[in-house]
Amino acid sequence: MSEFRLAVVQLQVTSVKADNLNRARRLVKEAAGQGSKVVLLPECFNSPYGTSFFSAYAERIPGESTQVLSEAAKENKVYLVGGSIPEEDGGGKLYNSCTVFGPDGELILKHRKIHLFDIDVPGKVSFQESETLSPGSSLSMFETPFCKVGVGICYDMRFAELAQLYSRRGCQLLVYPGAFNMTTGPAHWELLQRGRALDNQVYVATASPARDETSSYVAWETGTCYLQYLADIRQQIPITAQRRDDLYAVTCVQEGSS
Ligand SMILES: O=C(O)CCC(=O)C(=O)O
Repeated sequence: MSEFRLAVVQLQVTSVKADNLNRARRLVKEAAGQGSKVVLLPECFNSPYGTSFFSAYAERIPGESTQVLSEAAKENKVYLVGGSIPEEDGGGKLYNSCTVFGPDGELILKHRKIHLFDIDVPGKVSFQESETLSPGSSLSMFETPFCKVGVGICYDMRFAELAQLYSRRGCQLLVYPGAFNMTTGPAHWELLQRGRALDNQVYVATASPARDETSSYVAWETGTCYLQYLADIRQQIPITAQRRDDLYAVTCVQEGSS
């Protein structure tokens, strides 16, 4: 199939988990009703984003939230990239984890955020995910009838090497559930996506929670991935074939598992 519709669901996230889950379920249905075959939810779609919330909202996988995702994928026959949730691994560790479900409702993969969001921009934004979360240690890719897809979460997008590895392993779409802030968002949100896409000649899709939590309006978007367009660009500007593998390489030193 040379093209398919992708929905980016920019849903409102509140402190009421049940509402977040119901909203996600409703919007996945709406997106599928409009022809989307792949649906992407934002980072921390079931919980407010913040280190003080993670342990209270954390769940085992499978658990309540991933059950809803599985059902939503199956009911609507879509590939559902379920944003992320705080995951509790049963041994006391917490992760920021994205689960992906197939149209049959089966869990395809779980991606634990590899790069934790620890930054300090004085007077603007300071965040230390590593205060409460542990990092994942796996690359995460899945096949669809349309193309192969690489998965990262938010800060993972800043690491060009990860996107390069995904691209070199055949991914034509990279998805990053995210939740940038009002400092780095305006500066880098779009730029990073375009950078990853341009360097690797792939599509890049991101989903963020809606900004205005009091608004009843929930913004979401769909777009079409034209795979022939990628093939054309790769033929016209053949950087893949021109790469000097004799001089440099991006390699994965540890596959890990998470
Ligand atoms: O990279 C950034 O500026 C934001 C990252 C972020 O918000 C996250 O990883 O959750």
